[in-house]
Amino acid sequence: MAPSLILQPLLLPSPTPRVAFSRLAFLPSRLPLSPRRRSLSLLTIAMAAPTKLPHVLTVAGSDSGGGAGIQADIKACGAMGVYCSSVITAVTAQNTVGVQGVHPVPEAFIEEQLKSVLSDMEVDVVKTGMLPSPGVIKVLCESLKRFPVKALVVDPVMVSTSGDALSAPSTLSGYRDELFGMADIVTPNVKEASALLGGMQLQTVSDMSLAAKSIHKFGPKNVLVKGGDLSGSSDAVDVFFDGETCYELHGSRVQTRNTHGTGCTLASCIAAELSKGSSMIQAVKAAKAFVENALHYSKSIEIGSGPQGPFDHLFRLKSAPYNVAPGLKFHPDDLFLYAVTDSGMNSKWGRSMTDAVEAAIKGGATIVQLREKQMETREFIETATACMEICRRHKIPLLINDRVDVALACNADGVHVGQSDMQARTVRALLGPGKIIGVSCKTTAQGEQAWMDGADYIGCGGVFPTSTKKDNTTIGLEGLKEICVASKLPVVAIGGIGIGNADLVLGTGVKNLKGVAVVSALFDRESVEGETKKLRSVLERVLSGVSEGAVVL
Ligand SMILES: Cc1ncc(COP(=O)(O)OP(=O)(O)O)c(N)n1
Ligand SMILES: Cc1ncsc1CCOP(=O)(O)O
Ligand SMILES: [Mg+2]
Repeated sequence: MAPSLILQPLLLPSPTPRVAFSRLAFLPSRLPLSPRRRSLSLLTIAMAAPTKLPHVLTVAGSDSGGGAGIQADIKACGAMGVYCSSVITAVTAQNTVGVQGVHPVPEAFIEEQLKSVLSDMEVDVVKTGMLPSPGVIKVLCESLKRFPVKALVVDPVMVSTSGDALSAPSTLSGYRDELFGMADIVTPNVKEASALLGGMQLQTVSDMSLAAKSIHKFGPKNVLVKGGDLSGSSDAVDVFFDGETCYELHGSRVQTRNTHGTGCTLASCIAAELSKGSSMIQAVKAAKAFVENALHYSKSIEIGSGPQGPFDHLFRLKSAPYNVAPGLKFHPDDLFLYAVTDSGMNSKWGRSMTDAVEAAIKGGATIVQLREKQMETREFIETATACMEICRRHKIPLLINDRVDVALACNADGVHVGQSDMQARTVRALLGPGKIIGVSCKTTAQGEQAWMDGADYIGCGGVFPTSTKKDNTTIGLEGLKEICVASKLPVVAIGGIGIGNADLVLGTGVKNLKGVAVVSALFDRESVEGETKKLRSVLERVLSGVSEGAVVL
């Protein structure tokens, strides 16, 4: 009792944001404001206007393995863009092998959790999973009568995918006699449907239709019998009955061991779609499509050693941000000879982008950037994917100019952005910690900001006049040196650099200057490989101190 007493004041109504904002809204009419301040105040109000988020409450058990139960429900709702609160009915110890233990939460405390959430948080839809005892079903029904919601989705979880019991057999009558009558949809799989119907055999899709109609008689508005476990069927057929019509919903059966939590996820997605205002059939179709996509995406994921693995609800675990190819972590020396492509120049000389990239690498380029201002998105992704294959083979990093979407799509090693492109800190948030980010800087302040934003290097220029980038101001060798001296990041010089002046650039000898980035001197030439070789030998001579132009500061 003691903890309840201490927590009780939290349940008292506190001033809601709505009240606070309406006070703000009152201000402009009472105080004389300048037009600018008035529009700012109105802007503040518009920005701060409270938004009612679609909200699903899941009442289910915790899965320590994270693949099913509460954990699956929260991830599924998050993936569908819906807020999800949770009332935990039991704590299970489970993994990909099976369920090792179940620890039910006391009914009185389930009731307390329900009251906390339902009394305060504007829940739209309640979704149920593991309800371990008839008492829990009773408590839930009472709570829903006291705090009604827009829809109730009941997933009658009885046995885990590994075959372990998750609710007492005595819950069957609780479902049939109490909860189903309040439900907008119930979603049994074939085993659960069979148990609910006293052991009826379900072997065909027409058996499933009969079962859906029989379960409908217990009172739910809609029934979805899931055929994922139906033996001998090549596709995944579910049967949906809305009280009038039986629909067969066909989907492809994904060959994977990672199916743990599909039932919980499907029901949560239905709840999430309903909370956004979808009709029931729309919600069911969207949920089925989501699960199929997630299973496809997660086919090859390996978590745990048991027969049933979890899948990735958020489509992130395999994606670019954390999937850094070994050996391609950024090193400042990678900037030594930086080849920046231009497909206009390449087509002028009759070669493909892939040929140009391969030739630059063979000539000695240490990093490649695809800088394509005109290319259509799909072609850009296809070209970048082909160039990635070449760069990976040679263990050379490949960056994409400006286009974070293209970099993500082809799992490039990084992105280069300028002062009017996406901010480096946003790029970092999108690409994750393992990718390379370069930022163009013409001032020391921009260099400092690039460092703050999490960039790996800065590109500095145009050092000399160039016709490759129109209207680009030239900073000269002095501007370059000033930025290099102040920069905490390694620097690559760019703009008008070629075999005739690269020694002057690298010969400044400033510590942070690690190399030169070059477009036309490599690609607006007949032989990319030959020009790259010549430039490389100029740079190497400077490094070894042989160049006449070298002035070491
Ligand atoms: C290595 C390197 N440095 C600078 C730039 C220029 O980037 P930005 O200023 O964004 O101009 P665009 O290349 O996008 O025209 C670069 N691309 N690479
Ligand atoms: C992209 C860019 N950014 C500053 S100058 C420049 C163009 C460099 O091209 P080139 O090497 O042909 O002078
Ligand atoms: Mg740019």
